Amino acid sequence: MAPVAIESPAPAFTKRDGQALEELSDAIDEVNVLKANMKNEKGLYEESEFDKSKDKTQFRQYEDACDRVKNFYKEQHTKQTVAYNLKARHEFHSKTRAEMTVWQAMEKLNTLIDESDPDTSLSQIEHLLQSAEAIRRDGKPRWMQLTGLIHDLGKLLFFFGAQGQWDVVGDTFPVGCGFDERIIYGRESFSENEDFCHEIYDSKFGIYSPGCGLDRVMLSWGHDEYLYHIAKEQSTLPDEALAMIRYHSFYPWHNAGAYHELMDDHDRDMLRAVKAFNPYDLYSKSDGIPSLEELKPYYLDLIDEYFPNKVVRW
Ligand SMILES: O[C@H]1[C@H](O)[C@@H](O)[C@H](O)[C@@H](O)[C@H]1O
Ligand SMILES: [Fe+2]
Ligand SMILES: [Fe+2]
Repeated sequence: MAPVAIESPAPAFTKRDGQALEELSDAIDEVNVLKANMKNEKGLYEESEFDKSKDKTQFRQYEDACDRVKNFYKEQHTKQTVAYNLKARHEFHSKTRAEMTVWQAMEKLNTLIDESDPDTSLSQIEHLLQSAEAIRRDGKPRWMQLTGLIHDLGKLLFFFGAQGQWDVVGDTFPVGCGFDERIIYGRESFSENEDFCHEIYDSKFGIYSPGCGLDRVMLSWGHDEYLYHIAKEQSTLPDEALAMIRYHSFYPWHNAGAYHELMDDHDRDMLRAVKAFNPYDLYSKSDGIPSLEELKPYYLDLIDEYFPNKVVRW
């Protein structure tokens, strides 16, 4: 008998195949998201122009700083207590201090000369433009350029009933847990703070717990924390930008490695962003002075992009 060719039937498409296909398409989606993120990250985390061009030993030389800076830190380290910080936050949330556009805020800030800063005697508007322009020159994302432009606008607090500059400018540090040696001028500088050697407030974790996340930690009150709340509520800036604003003065953490045991996973991501931002804040201080009138149209557009309500409640 001639053999009969048996045609094998087309394999049936089983439920398991369907699942596998779905998994594959999810995996492709994930790869695409990762690819897109990598594109952004490259912009954000790529080294800055200053990595090659600046002599970094010229900046933040606090031991050689003038008395103005030394006196500033003695006062700040004496007066930033847990009690003061609770009061400052309460006051902040209790009212709106002014209503104006971001550009008007920059102009208002212009008369302030920062007593804590050993590296610049320029006005704040010049410092803001220098930072933003350096970020722009390096081809970083537009939201980061805007972050450079506004990051110190919280210094407006000075005009809204601040007690001096000690509760507005300068590096920040946590209150409610031990003062770390890596804060400028070390622990000794806090000897007259009422929380110094306090049984709880000056112990390793104080009122916090390991890994609790920086969002739960009270950083000394000043321009970072103030602007963070305003930008969070009134702008569409991404988390990385908000972290750059909130932690840019927290040098003991982003620069010296202190307080890392308080971080959670989100903070670890944000630390990268804050570190990427820092060179533009610090090393642009010795750049040339940008022309306000020339740059104004570019930055007005940028502000509109991320602050949908032109008038900001300060
Ligand atoms: O003196 C400066 C200045 O007040 C900055 O605005 C602040 O971000 C720095 O941390 C500080 O060192
Ligand atoms: Fe600042
Ligand atoms: Fe700054």
